[in-house]
Amino acid sequence: MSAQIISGTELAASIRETIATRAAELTAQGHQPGLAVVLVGEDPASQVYVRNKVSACEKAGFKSVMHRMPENTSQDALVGLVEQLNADPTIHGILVQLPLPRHLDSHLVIESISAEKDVDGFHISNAGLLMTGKPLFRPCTPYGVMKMLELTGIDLRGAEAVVIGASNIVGKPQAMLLLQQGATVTLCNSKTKDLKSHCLRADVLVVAVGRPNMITGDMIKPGAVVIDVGINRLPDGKLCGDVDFESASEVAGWITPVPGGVGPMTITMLLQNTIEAVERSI
Ligand SMILES: Nc1nc(=O)c2c([nH]1)NC[C@@H]1CN(c3ccc(C(=O)N[C@@H](CCC(=O)O)C(=O)O)cc3)C=[N+]21
Repeated sequence: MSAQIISGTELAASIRETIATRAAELTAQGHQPGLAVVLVGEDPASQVYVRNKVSACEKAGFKSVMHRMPENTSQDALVGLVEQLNADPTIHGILVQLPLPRHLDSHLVIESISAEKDVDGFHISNAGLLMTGKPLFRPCTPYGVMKMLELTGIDLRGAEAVVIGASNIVGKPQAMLLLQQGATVTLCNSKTKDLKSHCLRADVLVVAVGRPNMITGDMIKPGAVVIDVGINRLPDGKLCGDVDFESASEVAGWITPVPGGVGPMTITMLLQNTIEAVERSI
């Protein structure tokens, strides 16, 4: 083991202290940060995530409102709730937990959230603003990764950054944020040929695929910064990342663990985005 660990748990705890202090100030001025979380259906993993988000809000002194809707909720009923939250001045951020049940169109639902309350940063306006270098809300996971890199003191200017996974919620916005910090960015996807050769060039490697242990030590440049966004639950109930931690940590300079890495930072940046929403609204 040669790599140093980037602890998301520790970084998140210290950022959340700052957020709680700011939330108390805003509350004293009559602007308690308010986050609404909407959960449709009974997916057990989603229930755990949503509970974690609500509890993080409460610990930071936010108002948090959880709306649970049945699995068979109609598109109109869900959009109706979002519109009600859009109009509620005590709510600064709205998060509709994904994935939604299959009969619902998540694009339409996300576009119905007011862009000024879209603390996930998933609305097309927010995606466009990020793309053009004028972000309103940055999506929480890539924003959390950038915070981890910043607080660890990684200089991104001119660095070779390789992002594996090109999703709208992680890979694509991650590539944009890295680019904006001056990295030379390669965005790999499921069709990429010779993934290993791309990985081996990376000074900073961000992996967001959702395949347990797919990146092994032989694919990592010695001394590289390895950020593992994957959270996979194995049949034995244990969590593991997309990076094979054991072999990767022999080669990397810095590495994030799973759990305790990017996950806690994602929730922290949700709180951060909600604070930013309040500050813009007053
Ligand atoms: N609209 C929306 N926004 C999201 O941000 C969103 C979503 N939908 N759907 C699901 C994914 C998943 N996600 C996680 C956040 C934190 C942890 C996290 O803190 N994980 C802990 C472990 C938690 C455990 O033990 O299961 C860790 O990595 O240490 C995990 C997953 C946010 N998501």
